Amino acid sequence: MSGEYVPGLEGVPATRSNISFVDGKNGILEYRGIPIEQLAESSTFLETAFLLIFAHLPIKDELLAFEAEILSHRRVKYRIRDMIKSFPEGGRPMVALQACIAALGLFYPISRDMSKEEYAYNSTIRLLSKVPTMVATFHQMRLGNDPIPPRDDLGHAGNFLYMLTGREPDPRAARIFDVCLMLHAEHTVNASTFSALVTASTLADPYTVITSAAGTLSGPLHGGANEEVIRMLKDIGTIERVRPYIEERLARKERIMGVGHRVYKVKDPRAKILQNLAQELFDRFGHSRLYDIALEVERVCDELLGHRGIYPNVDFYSGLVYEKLGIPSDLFTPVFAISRVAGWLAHWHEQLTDNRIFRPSQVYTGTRQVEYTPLSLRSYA
Ligand SMILES: CC(=O)SCCNC(=O)CCNC(=O)[C@H](O)C(C)(C)COP(=O)(O)OP(=O)(O)OC[C@H]1O[C@@H](n2cnc3c(N)ncnc32)[C@H](O)[C@@H]1OP(=O)(O)O
Ligand SMILES: O=C([O-])CC(=O)C(=O)O
Repeated sequence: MSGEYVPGLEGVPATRSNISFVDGKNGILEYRGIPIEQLAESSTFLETAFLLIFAHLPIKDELLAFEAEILSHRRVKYRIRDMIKSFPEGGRPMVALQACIAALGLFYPISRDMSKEEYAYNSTIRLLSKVPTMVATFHQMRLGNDPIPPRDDLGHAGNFLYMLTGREPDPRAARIFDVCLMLHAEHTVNASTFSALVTASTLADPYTVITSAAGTLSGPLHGGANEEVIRMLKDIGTIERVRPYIEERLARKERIMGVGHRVYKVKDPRAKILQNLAQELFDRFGHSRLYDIALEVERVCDELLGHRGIYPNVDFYSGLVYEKLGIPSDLFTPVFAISRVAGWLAHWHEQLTDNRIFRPSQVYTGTRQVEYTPLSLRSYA
C-alpha cells in the first residue's frame, strides 16, 4: 500500500474515539460531549476522570465508591519509597516519575488478559491514586525529608498539595488546583496519548502504557512547555524587555514557549480558564510581576504571530497558577501527568475494545543493494 508522507501525521486520523472533541478553529474542547467550561465550573477532577474512563457521568453511589477506592489506594509500598530514596536528588522529576510508574508493574500482577474487567479497573485505580503520591514522595525525599503520608480527610487535589508542601491548602486554592487537573485530563490524540495508544496496541500492560505516555509528555514541545514558559518569563524579567526578547527569539527562528498548537488556531479554551484562575489567585493571595510580563508576552505574540494562528496554549498560564500554589517549576510537568493519566487510561480502555497493532509504513529514502566494504578497505573520501 502506498500513501503520501505527512510530516508529524498532521490531519491523519490515527484512531476512532468518542472520548473528547476539539474544534481548533472555534476554540472548543468537550469531554464525552460536555464543554470543558461546564466541567470546570461544576465537576471535580475525579468525577471528570470517571466520565473520561467509563464514558458516563457517575450517579452518586458510583462516584462515592470511585472516590473511596482512589482514597484507599493513595499509599505506596515501602519498597517503592526505598527505590525513590535511592534516586539522585538532582534528577529530573519526570524521569523519576517514569521510573516509578514502570516500577508499579513490578509490584502488581500483570494479567495475560489486559481487557479483563477487574484487572483493568484495579490498575486504573492504582495509577490514578498512586501517581500523585509518587510525585510528592520524590519531592520530599530529594529535600532529605520523610514523605508526608496522604490525609484521608483531604480531596484528591488538596491532598496532593498537602503531601507536597506539608501545609493544608486553603480550600479555594485546592479547588483551583482541582480545576487545573480537570483542564489537563484529556486532549484527543496528542503526542503522549498517541504514544499510549501505540504501546497499548501491542497489548503491553497498563503500567508500561502509562510509562510510554509519561516519557512522551516530558518533551518541551508538549507537556514540558509549562516549565519552559516560567523560565522564559523569569529570563525576560521586566515588561520593557518583552518586545526585544520576543523579536530576538523570532529573528533567531526560536520558538516562544506556551504559544502555538497543532489543532488550535485561536487561543486555547483551557488557557482562557487558566488565565482567569491565575487572576483569581493573584487577587486573593498577592500579585505576581510574572503575570504582568505574561500579559505583555501574549500581547506582543498576538501582534507578531496571531496572523499565523499562533496563540497561547494550555501551557502558557498553567505555570503561573502552579507557582502561586507553591509547586516548584520542575514539578509542573509531573503535575500535568497526574491529571493526564486519566485521559491516557481512557484511551487505553478504548484501544483494547477494538485493537489492531499500530504499524505504519515509511517512505524509504536510503540507498539499496550496496556492496559490503570490509573494515580494512574503508577510508574517508
Ligand atoms: C500540552 C501541549 O502539548 S500544548 C503545546 C506546548 N508546546 C509549546 O508551547 C511549544 C511551542 N509551540 C510549538 O513548538 C508548536 O506550536 C507546536 C509544537 C505546539 C505545534 O507545532 P506544529 O503544529 O507542528 O507547527 P510547526 O512546528 O510545523 O510550526 C509551523 C510554523 O509556525 C511556527 N511556530 C509554531 N509555533 C511557534 C512558536 N511557539 N513560536 C514561534 N514560531 C512558532 C514554526 O516556526 C513554523 O514556522 P515556519 O513555517 O516558518 O517554519
Ligand atoms: O493536543 C495537543 O497536541 C497538545 C495538547 O494541547 C494537549 O495534549 O493537551
